[in-house]
Amino acid sequence: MAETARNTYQLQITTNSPLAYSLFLLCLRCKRFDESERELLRYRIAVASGTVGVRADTVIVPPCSTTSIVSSTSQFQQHDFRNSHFTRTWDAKMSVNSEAARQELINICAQQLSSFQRSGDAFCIFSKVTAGTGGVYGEYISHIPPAPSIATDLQQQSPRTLFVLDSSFNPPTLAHMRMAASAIRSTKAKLADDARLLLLLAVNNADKAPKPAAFPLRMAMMQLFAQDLITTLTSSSSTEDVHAEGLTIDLGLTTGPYFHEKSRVIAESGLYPSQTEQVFLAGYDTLIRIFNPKYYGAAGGMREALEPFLGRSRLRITMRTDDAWGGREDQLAYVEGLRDGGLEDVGGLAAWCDRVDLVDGDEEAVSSTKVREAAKSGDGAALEKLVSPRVKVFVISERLYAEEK
Ligand SMILES: Nc1ncnc2c1ncn2[C@@H]1O[C@H](COP(=O)(O)OP(=O)(O)OP(=O)(O)O)[C@@H](O)[C@H]1O
Ligand SMILES: NC(=O)c1ccc[n+]([C@@H]2O[C@H](COP(=O)(O)O)[C@@H](O)[C@H]2O)c1
Repeated sequence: MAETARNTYQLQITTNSPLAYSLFLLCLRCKRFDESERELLRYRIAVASGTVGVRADTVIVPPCSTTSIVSSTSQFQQHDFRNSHFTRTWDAKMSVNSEAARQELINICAQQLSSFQRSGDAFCIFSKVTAGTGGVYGEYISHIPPAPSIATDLQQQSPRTLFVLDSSFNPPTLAHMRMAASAIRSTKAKLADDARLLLLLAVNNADKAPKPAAFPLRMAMMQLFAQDLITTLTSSSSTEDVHAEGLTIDLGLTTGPYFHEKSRVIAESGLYPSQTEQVFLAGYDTLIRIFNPKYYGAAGGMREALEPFLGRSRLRITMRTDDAWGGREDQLAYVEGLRDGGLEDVGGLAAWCDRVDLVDGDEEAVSSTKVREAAKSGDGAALEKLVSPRVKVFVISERLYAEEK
């Protein structure tokens, strides 16, 4: 092991991953850490090719917490990530068609979820997917403690605009994809530097009890959805897509069911620059709920919650013009009504409407509910029109929603 900087250690091993993990953790165990060290200790392990999707692993160990990290086992599966930042790089060769690769993805997501839930934190990023010249590549990340040095690591491509697609991802649909793609295409920014997409899964929902699929399966589908989205954005020869190269998609978890909470914990995480403008991508049905005082407790609660939220965030609202929410004109009229006193009537400010951009959606109704119904009845042709290719393979292969009541 060679010390390459005061607090950075590089351990290079050329072997397949199980042995590499063991040796790596053994080295961590043997090392005594100086509790006065202010900086994080960074270990990097490189493993030889031959294991699906694995190229390199990095563990960043905060001082004073290493005993719990290396306490019990050298097995990757039982490793306690609570105080560590773990990234695992994968590449597009990881095929959703391989049962072993899917299982590995689900296992990693389950570990990441349990690490997040034990942490008591309100927000984390568990994975990053990037559009590169050679295709899609990305990293799995364990729960990330809110340490400044790590925040700096993740800020290398500081976004001016952070699009946030908050969803139950149960499962992610083509409607979600079109909302995200349309938002990304709407920016003329050089995306690698100026814009970022965050796919955010709330482990608590304002209205719904947790239902199938389990959260690790949804996290796995977020990963596949992100790859499909990048494929969509980069495969077209249209000039509007040229900036997608370099786009990073962060995958996150949050405990907060409400948008004002999600926005605050993202801002307070330190993972994005303070001047980053958040743009939440949501549907018309969700806009109605954001401006419903029933979610905000006592009188004045809505204003207290939404004023700081809409101060830092915009809402890009996609109209949902299938039968449940009325037609396009009705939806435009609802927003006009909010501006003309409707919001003040419920304790809000008419000016909040300036933070809302209403955009057209698809005429055809696409929803996660429809996907679950199609999956349950084994209707592959319907699935094709509702979800992206990798998500479709995952839903069918893992028999998701097949038993749903
Ligand atoms: N077809 C659509 N058009 C416009 N917005 C949509 C559409 N589908 C989903 N959304 C929006 O995307 C966000 C996340 O959606 P969500 O995960 O609740 O999907 P859903 O299809 O509405 O789910 P479910 O069918 O399980 O209720 C919400 O703000 C929702 O309004
Ligand atoms: N007032 C609010 O902030 C508010 C109200 C209803 C739902 N939500 C959230 O909107 C997101 C989408 O909700 P559904 O999955 O129920 O469509 C969820 O994260 C949910 O918790 C927020």
